Amino acid sequence: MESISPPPPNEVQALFNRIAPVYDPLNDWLSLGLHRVWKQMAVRWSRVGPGQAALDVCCGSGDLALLLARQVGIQGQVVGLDFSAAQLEIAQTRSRGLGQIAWIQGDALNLPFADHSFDGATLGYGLRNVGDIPQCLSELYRVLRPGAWAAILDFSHPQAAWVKDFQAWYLQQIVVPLAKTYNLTEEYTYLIPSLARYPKPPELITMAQAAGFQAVTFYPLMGGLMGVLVGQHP
Ligand SMILES: C/C(=C\Cc1cc(O)c2ccccc2c1O)CCC[C@H](C)CCC[C@H](C)CCCC(C)C
Ligand SMILES: C[S@@+](CC[C@H](N)C(=O)[O-])C[C@H]1O[C@@H](n2cnc3c(N)ncnc32)[C@H](O)[C@@H]1O
Repeated sequence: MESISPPPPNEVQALFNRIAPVYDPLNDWLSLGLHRVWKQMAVRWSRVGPGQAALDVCCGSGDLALLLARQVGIQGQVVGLDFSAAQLEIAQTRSRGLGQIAWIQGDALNLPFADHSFDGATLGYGLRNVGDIPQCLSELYRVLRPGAWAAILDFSHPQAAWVKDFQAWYLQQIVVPLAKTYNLTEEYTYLIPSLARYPKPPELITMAQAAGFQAVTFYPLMGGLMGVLVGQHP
C-alpha cells in the first residue's frame, strides 16, 4: 500500500539536498536525455518572449531556468526559486556569466514576490513534491501577470495498461537499482509513492481552474509517462 501522505517539507528538502550531486547525470542517463526535450517543450508552452520576466518554481539545478533565459534573452530576467541550497548551488555554478538569472532560496507555497510579477512561469517536476498542490497553484497564479502562462511538467499516469506497466517496471527495475549504486535507494524509491499520490490529469486541470487559471490544457508526453499542465492567468 503506497504511503498516502507526503513526507514533511523538511524531509523533501533534505532528499533533494542529498541527491543534488548526481541529480543531473542520473536524469540524463535514466531518461536517455529525453528529459531535456520535455523541459524545452514546457518552456515553449510558457510562452515567454524576449525582454520578459520569467519564473521557474522548484528550479532545482536550473535546467528550466537556463532554458527560460534563452527565451527572454539578455534584456529579460529569470528568477529560479527552490528551497534546496545544494540544488541552487549547482544552478549557480551552471549559470556563471548569465547575468539575467537570479537564484532565490524560498518556498513554492509562499513565494517571496509581489502579485503580478512575472510574464510566464515553469514548474518542472516540482508540483508532485511540494506537499500542497492547491496552495502551490494559488501562489503561481498570484505572481503571474494577466495574460501570462504557466507550464507545469511532471510524471503522469499513462492510460494504456502496457505503458503503465512499463513505467512501474522502469522505476522499480532500472531507476532504483541504478540509484542503489550511488547509495540513494531510499531517495529514488520515493519517486514511486510520490507518483501514486499525484493526481491524474482531469483532477490537475480542475485544481488549476480552481486556482484561477483559464484555458487549462494537459499535454501527455511519451504515451502519458510524463505530461505538461498549461494554464493562463486571464
Ligand atoms: C527529470 C526527471 C525526473 C526528475 C526527478 C523528479 C523527482 O520527483 C525525483 C524524486 C526523487 C529522486 C529523483 C527525482 C527526479 O530525478 C525525469 C527523467 C528521470 C527519471 C528518473 C526517469 C524515468 C523515465 C520514465 C519513467 C521512463 C522513460 C523511458 C524512456 C525509454 C527513457
Ligand atoms: C525533481 S526536482 C526538479 C528540479 C528542476 N525543476 C528540474 O526539472 O530538474 C524538484 C525540486 O523541487 C524542490 N522543492 C520541493 N518542494 C519545494 C517547496 N515547497 N519550495 C521550493 N522548492 C521545493 C526540491 O528542492 C527540488 O529541487
